[in-house]
Amino acid sequence: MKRASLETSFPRSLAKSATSSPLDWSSYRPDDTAVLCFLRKPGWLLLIRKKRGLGAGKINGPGGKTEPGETPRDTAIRETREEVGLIPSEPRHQGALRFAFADGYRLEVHIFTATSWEGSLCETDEALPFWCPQEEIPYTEMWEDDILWLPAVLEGKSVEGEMFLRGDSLEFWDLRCSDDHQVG
Ligand SMILES: Nc1nc2c([nH]c(=O)n2[C@H]2C[C@H](O)[C@@H](COP(=O)(O)OP(=O)(O)OP(=O)(O)O)O2)c(=O)[nH]1
Repeated sequence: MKRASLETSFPRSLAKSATSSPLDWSSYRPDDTAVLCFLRKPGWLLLIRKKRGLGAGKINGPGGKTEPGETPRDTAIRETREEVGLIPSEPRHQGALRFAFADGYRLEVHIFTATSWEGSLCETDEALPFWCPQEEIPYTEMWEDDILWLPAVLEGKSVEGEMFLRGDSLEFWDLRCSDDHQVG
């Protein structure tokens, strides 16, 4: 796969933190797998105010943890339906991010986007959805790392990376992106 640095989207300094990694990622094994699924229409992105679970109160894309027997793509479809009432058609895999939290929890998150769907948008117990202009994404109300990789995803790139968070603070990151899409 052809690799490019995030320099295509960002200054090089944002692709990798200046600090050294607090853990050896070669032995990384996630405790859980989760997904994010960003629905898109020209100039707009579907975001949610998340009501519960990890990241409650933040703005994010629909998503959640994978259940036994599901592929990440199955999870993207199920979680989007459960959280906002829309069923994405053919969600496109645009990479995976490996998170490690200071308390030891490790979560691998697969990123999907979709440009078509069925169903009716609705608020649920889990999420308050809203269409956001792509130029006005409220990064200050999102996970601290999102501003590093979401713009590349919205440019159509595939992202991969490792992130270490202490509470809500991003302490280490190493991100790569590619113009090619992996099928997940
Ligand atoms: N945008 C963004 N999303 C993140 C980050 N870290 C992180 O876990 N997430 C997402 C991935 C998942 O969609 C979600 C965590 O899963 P969840 O707690 O919603 O899982 P769930 O719906 O299955 O909830 P639960 O039943 O397990 O409580 O948060 C991050 O740094 N940025």
